[in-house]
Amino acid sequence: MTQILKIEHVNKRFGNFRALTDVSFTINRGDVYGLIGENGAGKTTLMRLITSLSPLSDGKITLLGEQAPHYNQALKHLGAIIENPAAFKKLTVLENLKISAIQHGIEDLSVIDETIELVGLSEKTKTRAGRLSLGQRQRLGLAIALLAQPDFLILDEPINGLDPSGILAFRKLIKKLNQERNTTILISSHILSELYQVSTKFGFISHGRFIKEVTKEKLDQENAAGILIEVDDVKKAAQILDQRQISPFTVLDERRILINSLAFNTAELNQILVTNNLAVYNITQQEGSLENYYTALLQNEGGNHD
Ligand SMILES: Nc1ncnc2c1ncn2[C@@H]1O[C@H](COP(=O)(O)OP(=O)(O)OP(=O)(O)O)[C@@H](O)[C@H]1O
Repeated sequence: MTQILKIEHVNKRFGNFRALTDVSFTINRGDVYGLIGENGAGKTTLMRLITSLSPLSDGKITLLGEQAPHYNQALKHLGAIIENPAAFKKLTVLENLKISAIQHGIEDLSVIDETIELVGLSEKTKTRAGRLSLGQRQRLGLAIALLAQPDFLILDEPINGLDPSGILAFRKLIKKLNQERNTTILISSHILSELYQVSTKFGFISHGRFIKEVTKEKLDQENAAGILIEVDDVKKAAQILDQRQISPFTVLDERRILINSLAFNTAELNQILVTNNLAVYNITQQEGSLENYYTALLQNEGGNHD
């Protein structure tokens, strides 16, 4: 498996503030790597380090065989949207893409039309970037990032501002790029249901620390469908479940437990808990979700950071 990006013991400080602490992980060719973390976790900071927009405090980043920030060829094979997509506001969509093509040394300009079509901006080629809607600006940013047909694409919150049809189109586009062009993708989003749809692997970052990596396959196993119970006293409920050998289960937070099986009868479970003097607010069968997984992960992590 070819390694596209290797992050080794990376630290980033802003003055006394540690934005990233000892972050290490690897992205291999063909991965769609979903990066998940709360506001301020360090996702954008990490992406800025990878693209050498910002210097490392220490550690090592190897991108396409070259070490940051001394890239020679690596950036030519990289497309990125970080924070706000870069476009000249006074220039039209077409002009922006022409400039970008020149910057990338692209001679065959037919790639511009192809890319415009790919991101669904055909109706807006003559519109100035400053007059595009938020979602259309996202699409233009994506077009600019895709123009040089990069091997590796870094997308920071690319779904922000997209309408439902835009989100659907984006999902198809990511799958197409990954499956047909073998583009490797690092993507962050707070819309976990969408991230789940497109990613093949997930990396979780919290308070500047890389806390877990899981493949989609493994996540699906660990995060199987189950029965979600909401009670007033999870500790007591967990003891009762243990005594009754109702397992496996996960305590998600101070009110919720997920029994990782659908084999139990919810009415009987309710009866058991109520007769043990627990207030049961809710018992529902549910499909596993990335959101639940993330919540449980943070719960387990609770108190582990500074
Ligand atoms: N230039 C800077 N100077 C000082 N602190 C910074 C700077 N850039 C980022 N930070 C801090 O580093 C932390 C990580 O920020 P970052 O933008 O990487 O988070 P994020 O995970 O992308 O969050 P979000 O999901 O909100 O976009 C934050 O606490 C932020 O305030």
